[in-house]
Amino acid sequence: MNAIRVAVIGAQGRMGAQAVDAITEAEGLELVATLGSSDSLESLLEKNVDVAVELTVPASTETNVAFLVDHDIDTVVGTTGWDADKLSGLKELLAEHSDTAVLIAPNFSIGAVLAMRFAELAAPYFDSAEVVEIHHPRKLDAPSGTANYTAQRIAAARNDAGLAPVPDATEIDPHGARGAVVDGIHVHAIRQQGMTASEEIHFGSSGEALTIRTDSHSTSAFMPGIVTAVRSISDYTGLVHGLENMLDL
Ligand SMILES: NC(=O)C1=CN([C@@H]2O[C@H](COP(=O)(O)OP(=O)(O)OC[C@H]3O[C@@H](n4cnc5c(N)ncnc54)[C@H](OP(=O)(O)O)[C@@H]3O)[C@@H](O)[C@H]2O)C=CC1
Ligand SMILES: O=C(O)C1=N[C@H](C(=O)O)C[C@H](O)C1
Repeated sequence: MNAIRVAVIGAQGRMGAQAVDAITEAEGLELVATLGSSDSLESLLEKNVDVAVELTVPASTETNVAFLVDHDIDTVVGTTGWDADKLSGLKELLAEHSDTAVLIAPNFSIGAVLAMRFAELAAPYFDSAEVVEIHHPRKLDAPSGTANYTAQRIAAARNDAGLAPVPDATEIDPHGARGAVVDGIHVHAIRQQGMTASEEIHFGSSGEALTIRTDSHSTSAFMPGIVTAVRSISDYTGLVHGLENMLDL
């Protein structure tokens, strides 16, 4: 069988550089292009790329992915910033490219993917739910893509179960101490030197609490998920939101 020809966009970044190594080492994958912010995407077109891995910055990812879809290149995206409007625009674009797939993966770590699934399962059983994320201080966006997605999934599970809004008597909060609110779920972001990525999901009901925590100590945590996605994406078409959809979770 022919190797899958892979390009990495954002190849000099923290994630991109590690993805270059992971793809180079992975059986059945061939790294055929590495692009940084000063390289033209057009240079990919002569490389016969099967799958692009997009690991750049929130300000660039939508334009990069649109170019890749326009050229029918399956794409695995780890970059954050994919809000509802951007996802819906991407879905529309993909509808015009029926053989092409894009995975938008808020998190590639198996621990984080499982933590989000566990949170979704727990959500209907608790009155209170809040998300706390901790990341390195170089991170451009807050709250993290993972925290956003976790809150959205908790909110959807609560909504399906017919739960009332989370109880909260706060009337006075001049400094925003209650954090961001994503679909009714409070989300708190900490930036901490020495940290890679961590998330805690706090649930509570009368007399009991459940805390789910996932830690990524190094960017190596994200590499098996990227390799799995690159190997699997040709089995899909359209928008795949979340690595869990490629893991049967
Ligand atoms: N889904 C997941 O599991 C994970 C997602 N992430 C997300 O991935 C993204 C990247 O993270 P990280 O590697 O830490 O960030 P870095 O800042 O280390 O790297 C980003 C890289 O993208 C490059 N870049 C910027 N714009 C372009 C462009 N238009 N074309 C090509 N390259 C470009 C930058 O180059 P230059 O410096 O020259 O501007 C830089 O090398 C973030 O959004 C982060 O949140 C991170 C970890 C895990
Ligand atoms: O910027 C990071 O580092 C990370 N970004 C992603 C996010 O915003 O959720 C995934 C992971 O948390 C690391």
